[in-house]
Amino acid sequence: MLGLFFSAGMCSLERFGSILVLRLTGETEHRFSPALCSQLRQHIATAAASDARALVTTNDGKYFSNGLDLEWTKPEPQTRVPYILRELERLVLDLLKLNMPTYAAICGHAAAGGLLFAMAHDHRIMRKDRGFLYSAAVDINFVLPPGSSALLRAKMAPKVFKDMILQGVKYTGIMANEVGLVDSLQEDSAATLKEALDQASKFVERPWEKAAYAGLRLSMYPELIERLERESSSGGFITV
Ligand SMILES: CCCCCCCCCCCCC/C=C/C(=O)SCCNC(=O)CCNC(=O)[C@H](O)C(C)(C)COP(=O)(O)OP(=O)(O)OC[C@H]1O[C@@H](n2cnc3c(N)ncnc32)[C@H](O)[C@@H]1OP(=O)(O)O
Repeated sequence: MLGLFFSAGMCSLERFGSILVLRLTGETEHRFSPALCSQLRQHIATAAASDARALVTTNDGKYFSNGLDLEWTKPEPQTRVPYILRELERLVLDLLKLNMPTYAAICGHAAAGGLLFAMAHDHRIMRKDRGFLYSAAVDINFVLPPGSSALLRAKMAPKVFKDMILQGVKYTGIMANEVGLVDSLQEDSAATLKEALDQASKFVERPWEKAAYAGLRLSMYPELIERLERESSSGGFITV
């Protein structure tokens, strides 16, 4: 069944059978602004309330997401940076709590907050020829919000985490696959999305229950969830 649930300008949610495709739309950097975070959270809430059984997140253009919309923070960085960080961590928490498997079909750069968003998915499929997984932290003199740091630490080997954050290594798809940051590589964007859909369509046929799947994921990262819950309900983490 093909059905376009929502298209709110910056992202869309479309259904293919039991699978929902959340798409970061347009040839932009898909920077996390309050509006984009809000739309993505609405789509994830729609997914959670639906009878769908998998979510695939992908992107148009050459950026999965290039991170926070720092332009938006410029007028009042002291208040806006913590605010948008908290919105991003709330979005990430929604993903971690979602009652279905999540697949990131990474068809471009996933930098800083975009890296966090990609790593918050259960599975990652990436193009081999375009796009970096890159934290940008050391290059933009930002410290890691504790919740974000905890998520990255939970999702990658210690040496990769160190190289990613302190060396600012830009992991191509091939490099990312070698160190386990992604689960598989594909030739181009179409093949990347197709592989994610193929993996999801196989898994949705198994008899797992949605609430149990969500509980299983939460049981994998109890400390992370607790920290993100605490941080995203606070006034936001001051980084500047
Ligand atoms: C509190 C903040 C913490 C910040 C640190 C975050 C750490 C992460 C976890 C925490 C997250 C929460 C907090 C989030 C904060 C933020 O998000 S703040 C915002 C930060 N964002 C950024 O600083 C943006 C970073 N992005 C970039 O520096 C660049 O966009 C890029 C990713 C390096 C891509 O470069 P760009 O010029 O934009 O794009 P391209 O032209 O496509 O690529 C450049 C060249 O690279 C070649 N290339 C592309 N892909 C590949 C590949 N796979 N293999 C080989 N080569 C590739 C491409 O062809 C280009 O080459 P040339 O044409 O020869 O230049």
